[in-house]
Amino acid sequence: MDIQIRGIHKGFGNFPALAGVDLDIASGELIALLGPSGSGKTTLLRTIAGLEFADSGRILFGGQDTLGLPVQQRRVGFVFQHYALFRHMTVLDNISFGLRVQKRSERPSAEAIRKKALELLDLVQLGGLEKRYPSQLSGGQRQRVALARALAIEPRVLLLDEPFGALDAKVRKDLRRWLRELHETTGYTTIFVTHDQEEALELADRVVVMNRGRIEQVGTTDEVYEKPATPFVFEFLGNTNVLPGQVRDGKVHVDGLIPSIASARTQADEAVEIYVRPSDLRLAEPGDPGIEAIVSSTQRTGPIVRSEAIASASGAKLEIELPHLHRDVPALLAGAHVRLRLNQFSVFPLASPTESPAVLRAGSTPRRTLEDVVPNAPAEYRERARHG
Ligand SMILES: Nc1ncnc2c1ncn2[C@@H]1O[C@H](COP(=O)(O)OP(=O)(O)OP(=O)(O)O)[C@@H](O)[C@H]1O
Repeated sequence: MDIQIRGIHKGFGNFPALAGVDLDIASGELIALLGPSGSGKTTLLRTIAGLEFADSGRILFGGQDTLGLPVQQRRVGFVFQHYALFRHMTVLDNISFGLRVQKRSERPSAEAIRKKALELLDLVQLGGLEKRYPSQLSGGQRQRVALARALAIEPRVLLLDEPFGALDAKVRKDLRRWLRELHETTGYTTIFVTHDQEEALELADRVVVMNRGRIEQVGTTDEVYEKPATPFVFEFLGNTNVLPGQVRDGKVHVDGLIPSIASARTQADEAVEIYVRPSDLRLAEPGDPGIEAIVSSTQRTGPIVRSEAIASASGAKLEIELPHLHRDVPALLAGAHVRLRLNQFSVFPLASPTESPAVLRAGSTPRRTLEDVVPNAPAEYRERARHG
């Protein structure tokens, strides 16, 4: 199922949570919505699901406008960070819940539901645990049951909101790999929200970087990392050094160094900023141009050596990152004068004053709850959903 998102605006009071979002998602794609807290990721996900109404704009599923399409008919599968399973139900009952509450005319037979739930349990690699209760499972296992439950209704779209956010780093990593494999098996169009760059870059076919209710860049993991469209994307995806520069005669000058021809983004003779990652700074070869700097400190953390240096001309603080066995390491002693070359960098025009976000119509629609997705949920669950 492909999804088209067109000009979505959504405000809460006067606050623009989504300030004009356009996005095309191809059928079968695994898309990550990545951005800092408050950038609008969850609001966008909930709007796609039909749990939130946009103030303006359209969302199409397979070319069909979803406006007026009730949540149940959108056939979206959901997994949330704290999507608690029904405590008093076994794993099998949890997974088959979505099918058991379907309209009588659409509901498969009890035997067919059981068979399907057991198949899904195998798919999420929990075969044999069908009689357990959620309290008898680990956090990672619980999230896999939640995923099986979302898959049971054969969703046209699978939406995951920080599905592994509450789990420890190791489990999280395993589940990531596992989710990628599962996606290749099922081929469902999947959108997941994360604020973890590593998770987004490792899992997704394409990453959507969001900031203040807008999309800053959409691209493959290589595109957003290697060719960040904006300073925000550059900074959000990793550690960043910023050096003042100047474009003169089509060339970038930074701290007396001319690293390359100016990128197409810059115009002649303007002030720019050079963004470079700590891992892209190395010692210049003797005789080659380099930024003069004085090392202020060097520290080893496991396999990585991190140095700080001050650029002599501009006084900019620079972080340098090297594998601890790198040949440059011995020269990076505190107090040493070094010359640095830039392996890779981005040039951005000097930041213009931030545009004030568009004033949006106040969102007067009530925020819908998870109960809208599972209308017959047991009281215990409704209680929990109400209190988050
Ligand atoms: N029901 C609501 N009422 C008022 N403001 C809201 C509501 N829901 C979200 N917001 C605001 O909209 C903005 C976007 O929120 P959203 O949850 O989409 O961000 P997010 O990128 O998912 O953040 P996080 O990573 O912290 O979950 C935030 O500033 C948030 O405070």
